[in-house]
Amino acid sequence: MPFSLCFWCFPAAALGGAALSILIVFLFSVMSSARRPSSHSPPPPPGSRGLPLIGETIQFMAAVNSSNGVYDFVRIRCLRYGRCFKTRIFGETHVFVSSTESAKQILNDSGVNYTKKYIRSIAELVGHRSLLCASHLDHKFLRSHLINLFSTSFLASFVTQFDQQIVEALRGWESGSTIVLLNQALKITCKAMCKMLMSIQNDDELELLQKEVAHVCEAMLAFPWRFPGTRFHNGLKARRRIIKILEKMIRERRRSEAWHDDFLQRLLTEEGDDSRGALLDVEIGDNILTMLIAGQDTTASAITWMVKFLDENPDVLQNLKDEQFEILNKQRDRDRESCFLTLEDLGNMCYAPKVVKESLRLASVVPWFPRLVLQDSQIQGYKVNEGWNVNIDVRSLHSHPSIYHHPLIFNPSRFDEEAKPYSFLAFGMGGRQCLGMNLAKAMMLVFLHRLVTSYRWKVIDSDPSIEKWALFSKLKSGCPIIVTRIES
Ligand code: HEM
Repeated sequence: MPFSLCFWCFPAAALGGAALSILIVFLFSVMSSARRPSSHSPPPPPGSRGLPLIGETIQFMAAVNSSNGVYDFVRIRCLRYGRCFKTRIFGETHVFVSSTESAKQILNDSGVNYTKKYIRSIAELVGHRSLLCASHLDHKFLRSHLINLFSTSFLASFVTQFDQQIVEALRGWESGSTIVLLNQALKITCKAMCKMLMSIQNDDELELLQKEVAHVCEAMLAFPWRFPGTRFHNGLKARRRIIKILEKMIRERRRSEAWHDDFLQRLLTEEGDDSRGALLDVEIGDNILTMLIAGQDTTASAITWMVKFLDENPDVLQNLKDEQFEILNKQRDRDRESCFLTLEDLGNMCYAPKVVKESLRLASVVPWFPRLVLQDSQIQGYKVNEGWNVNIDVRSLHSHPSIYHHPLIFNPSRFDEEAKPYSFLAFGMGGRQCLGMNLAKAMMLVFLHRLVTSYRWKVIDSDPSIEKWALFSKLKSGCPIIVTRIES
């Protein structure tokens, strides 16, 4: 009997066991599928879509208006939900992502799944024919014309001209005086950009344009309210005034025979080698304004951050000085007639470009890049829907310990080794990469060279608060420094 029991019981027990196993597996799969959608349908990213209609717009605007800067809105949610989350701002769903894989996926896309898209206020301020807001096809056309302007021969002549401007500007700094670095850097970059773009050199005209561009930049994150007195309304008015100045210049240039060595002249006289020919006047206007906005504030802010980081890291500063004095001496030995830097001199710098790169990484002046999702797709294992906005959170990428060892430490030597693909994105990557990247790097190097070989300095206000309403992260204090001239 024990045998027969066993004999009969074994298959019965086996059957019972199998049934039980199937039941457990079934229940487990039902339970886990309730928790996790099947592989065919990835879940949406975590995050809060906030209140009906307004979403999290109030929290976003609070960050825009806080001394932690607008990026704080993203930083807090990144800590709460991880490296891919969603939110709702200005009536639209925004997803923020920060991995090298997702950056590659989005930045490599040729306009099939994603296209660039700024919030409406920005699009109106830079103009609909701007490279920043044009549709994929229009962008290709505009970029193909504008990219020609940034040739190596242009860069070579720009470097020497810019060096002359810096030497002149720094000569005006009295030893022992206090300099608000951001203000000075803005003046310098505005002058360089205005000369390069349209040969404006008159101080009054430069001051006026700098103010107008500042109004436009301040309006970029504002509510798109058009009531007189609002930030957005003031920004739009400033845009109109700049465009009027440009239209007048274009009319005069078309009437005159005189040749000016600048971008405006080259855009007005080019033939165009495609079916659409040369740029229309309205396209020239919107894109000169775009380059003014894209180049001035960004480069000035990056220079300011770089000087602050150097002040906080005396060892790095010493290494840099050693290299730069060597370059200065070589350059003096070489040529006693023209003592201005050349593109070749910049090419001979080894440590300074790493200082520039590390400053751009740590400051992440452009903290995220916006794109529009053109068709449902999957990013970082989450589903993103057509019509959503997806933002590459570059600041988070630049400060992730899995990508950068001790990411909060300012260490230019980390770039002795090649950075991992898509891990350094200060200027973006792919078809939308910054057009002025080499120009900006050259301006930072020239400024750095002249500053460290002409002055010692001390930052006298280390308040890290960020300027409110600033699209590009910049120090509220403007980074005041006391300078002492180095006697050569
Ligand atoms: C340190 C200074 C600068 C930084 C950090 C910077 C960064 C960037 C970034 C991140 C983008 C967008 C990438 C994207 O959305 O994928 C961009 C685009 C652009 N930048 Fe810069 N930029 C700087 C200086 C300049 C300068 C000096 C110019 C001069 C003309 C310039 C002109 C442009 C233009 C025209 C675009 C639009 C490119 C396109 O959409 O095809 N930038 N920049």
